Amino acid sequence: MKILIVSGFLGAGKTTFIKELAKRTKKEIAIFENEYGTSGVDGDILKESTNVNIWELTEGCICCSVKGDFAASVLTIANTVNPDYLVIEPTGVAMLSNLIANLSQIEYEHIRLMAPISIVDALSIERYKDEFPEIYKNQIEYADTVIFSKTENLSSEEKDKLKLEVSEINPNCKIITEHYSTLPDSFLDSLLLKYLDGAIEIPVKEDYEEMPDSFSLNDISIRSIERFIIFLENLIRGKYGNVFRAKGSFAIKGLNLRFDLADSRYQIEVGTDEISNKAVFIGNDIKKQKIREVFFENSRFIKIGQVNPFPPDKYIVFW
Ligand SMILES: Nc1nc2c(ncn2[C@@H]2O[C@H](COP(=O)(O)OP(=O)(O)OP(=O)(O)O)[C@@H](O)[C@H]2O)c(=O)[nH]1
Repeated sequence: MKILIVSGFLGAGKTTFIKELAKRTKKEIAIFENEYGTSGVDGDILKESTNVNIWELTEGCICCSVKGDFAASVLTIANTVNPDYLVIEPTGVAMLSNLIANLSQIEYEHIRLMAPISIVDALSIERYKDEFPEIYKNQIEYADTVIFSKTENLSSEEKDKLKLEVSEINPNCKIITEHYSTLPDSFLDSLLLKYLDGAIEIPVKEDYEEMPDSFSLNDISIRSIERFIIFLENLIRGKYGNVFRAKGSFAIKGLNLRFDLADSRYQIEVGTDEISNKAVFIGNDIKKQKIREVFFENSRFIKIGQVNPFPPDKYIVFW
């Protein structure tokens, strides 16, 4: 079994890239997904859009606290399902060097590490470089290929600037600024062919910069889409703390919605796929109670039907 790590900061586009890889490569792959926060939103998305086996680990980060469990899980996958490739998506705050060092311990002739990839968000590079400099640097320093996401509308000057930023940290890595969706399948296949250079010494880092907080909610509901959009706009503006990553899904008025916010951009998708009502928020100083109030306000109200002294669309507080 060959292992390909696809690292990258929170919301950089790892899942989106892996989806594309799974769709376009002819190789047999399986996916190991480690989510920051306990919601498992990405696993649901991958399960719907790919046909591959997916394992999820939502407790802790595979590069630090759950190291032993993680290596054991990978060994179990190798000894049971044994796909040709296991693509590992670590959390966005994982130290790539630690993960490589961890996996190197279980490498033997049947388990081989491929040269790791890092996805870097071209539109949020300045913010993350500023707020999480160590993680940002580590994910570039130990990558063999750095693929910039969200470059669709960038000029060639902007792309050259991105290349320069990365090559200053890692002069030896391959840097891709053309959007991968425009590159041929042979490019994606080439990522599955290169082995990690075993001669490189990978130091293990024991102390980390402060990790962001994560906050998950289940069984959420919201009154209207308009209200939800206002919530997302306020989230970006900092009304609920410094939340730079949020994602989730919920049903409203017969529609199944999925939302995804990274830095100051968000998207809402309406679909027919079955979804679970859950959300995760990642950031610092998250105003959890205020967010809870947005998603659970309906549970504080009951519709009182025929004896309602209010107009039919009004609700009354239950307690
Ligand atoms: N325009 C554009 N949007 C992208 C691209 N890649 C990802 N996105 C969007 O960015 C958001 C985050 O993408 P994900 O693939 O979930 O990012 P991730 O790195 O897996 O996120 P975490 O696992 O939460 O750290 C989603 O709204 C994606 O649709 C890209 O290349 N271009």
